[in-house]
Amino acid sequence: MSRDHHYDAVVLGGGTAGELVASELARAGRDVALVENRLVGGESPYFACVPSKSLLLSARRGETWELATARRDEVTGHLDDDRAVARMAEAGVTVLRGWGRVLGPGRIEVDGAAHGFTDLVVCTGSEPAVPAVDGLAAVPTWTSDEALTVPDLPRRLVVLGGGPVGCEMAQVYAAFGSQVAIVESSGRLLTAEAPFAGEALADALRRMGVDLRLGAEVARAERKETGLRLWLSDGGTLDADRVLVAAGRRPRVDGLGLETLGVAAPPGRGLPVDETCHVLVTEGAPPGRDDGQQDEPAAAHEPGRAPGGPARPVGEAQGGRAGAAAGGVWAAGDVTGIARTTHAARYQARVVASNVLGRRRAADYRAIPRVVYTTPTVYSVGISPARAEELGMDVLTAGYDLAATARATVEADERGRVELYADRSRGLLVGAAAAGLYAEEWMSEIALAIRAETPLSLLTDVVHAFPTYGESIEAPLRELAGRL
Ligand SMILES: Cc1cc2nc3c(=O)[nH]c(=O)nc-3n(C[C@H](O)[C@H](O)[C@H](O)COP(=O)(O)OP(=O)(O)OC[C@H]3O[C@@H](n4cnc5c(N)ncnc54)[C@H](O)[C@@H]3O)c2cc1C
Ligand SMILES: NC(=O)c1ccc[n+]([C@@H]2O[C@H](COP(=O)([O-])OP(=O)(O)OC[C@H]3O[C@@H](n4cnc5c(N)ncnc54)[C@H](O)[C@@H]3O)[C@@H](O)[C@H]2O)c1
Repeated sequence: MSRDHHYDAVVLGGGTAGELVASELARAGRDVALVENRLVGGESPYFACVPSKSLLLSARRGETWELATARRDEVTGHLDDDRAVARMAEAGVTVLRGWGRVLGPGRIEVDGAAHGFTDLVVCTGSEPAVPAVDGLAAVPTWTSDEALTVPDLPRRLVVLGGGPVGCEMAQVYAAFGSQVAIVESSGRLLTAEAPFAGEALADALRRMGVDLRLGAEVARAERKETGLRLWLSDGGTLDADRVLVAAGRRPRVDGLGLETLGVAAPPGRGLPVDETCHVLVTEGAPPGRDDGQQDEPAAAHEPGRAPGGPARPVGEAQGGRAGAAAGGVWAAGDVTGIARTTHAARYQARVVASNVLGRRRAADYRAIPRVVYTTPTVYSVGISPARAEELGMDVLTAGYDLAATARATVEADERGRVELYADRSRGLLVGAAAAGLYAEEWMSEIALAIRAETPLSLLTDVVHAFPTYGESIEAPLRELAGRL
């Protein structure tokens, strides 16, 4: 494509969100460029969801490491994005390879060439956050990128962080024979979720021989003749061959030139967006959480406001739009710091595409599932008990052990539990969590119930097939209905 071409829309970042926005806009007849610096497709198919789920499945099937990594490399297409690029071409999207940097309203530079745009969609994703630990830079470390692409199986692996990435990776490497330890600074695994879920997973990992150091941080790291040594804040030490840093991710906002559009996103904080995924300029916003997660999506509860201050969509100042003529600046995916999953990125991408095409659509984040694909699977949706407490919401909890289902007997696997949370004042389900086999499949109806605000009286009338784990939600639903 020639230099200085003017596009209807430039999509910055060709991952899950970018690919989808670009193809939806191009299919609607817009002249669209997708700017990608690495692989078209982004993290999910090559470095994140797909390889990690492939390795977890191989581990469950008892395959060898060699077979598991061969399968992993097959499903990630050996990190070749030809098929993704062909999909873009077929949709009519121009792919511009290189780092994109906004030069000012309506102007972007990619690999030394300038281009014009009417709408800009920022889909630059997130990157691993590496904690400042004395000596860490001098010892062999991986992030999930390496852990999911290299052929090595370390003899001793320390995983720094017990969130979704740390727990999935710890289970993979422990299953294939590495001696694994997790160091997690909070007192439990999966701190964002209901305590029983993290405890169920901790129990499963301990049974596999994983050494859990909860409530401890790594204070110092040092390279040794063979491997490395970590000193922990609780006085303990760990010897290992490799450290896998899984201590969170931060939205990728640096070096994008967004300040030229008046967008100030402090490092580590997601781009604030309204409910239409229009990027907001926030006047006097306070520093955000440094883990990149928005405390509360601006869009979910307070349309038109970014957390911490009055806000307006970029470009609405002085009667004009900074994106150029009649365009705007939008964002979708991890860069917003909201929900941070592939399915949420896809959802926001559709919301953006619809709004750019002039069909107003507002995002609703109340029922985006969060799944950790370990054994047991941990599924959460809506509000967690801790979040309810933060919001001052009076929630009723009802739970059920999966062991009481006939399916558990049939599967000879009695581990797991489900909990449902209802807002007492509104008499509605607002959240749920489950730890158990296939929970990612049989809990989907709860996401629908929360999103559709289905009355409990109707939910208690739904019949589940026998023998399924899905039957486990019937008793807690009846209990909640009886207590409300
Ligand atoms: C180990 C791991 C496992 C995960 N597993 C799951 C899972 O099972 N299910 C799930 O739903 N989610 C999972 N996630 C989260 C999921 O991967 C992300 O939420 C998703 O990839 C976000 O998509 P995105 O489009 O926002 O960003 P990305 O996919 O990261 O795409 C952003 C793209 O932008 C490009 N880019 C950035 N800046 C520029 C620039 N200036 N110029 C050009 N290109 C640029 C990058 O190269 C990248 O390709 C996992 C994450 C990790 C780390
Ligand atoms: N299956 C999925 O959907 C899936 C899987 C993996 C990741 N993801 C996405 O990727 C995002 C990132 O996941 P993550 O697990 O890297 O991040 P996270 O923020 O969810 O968890 C990081 C953990 O590391 C701990 N930690 C931070 N600094 C530490 C330190 N110095 N010492 C010890 N512990 C420390 C934190 O307390 C936290 O528990 C998630 O929010 C999720 O959205 C999704």
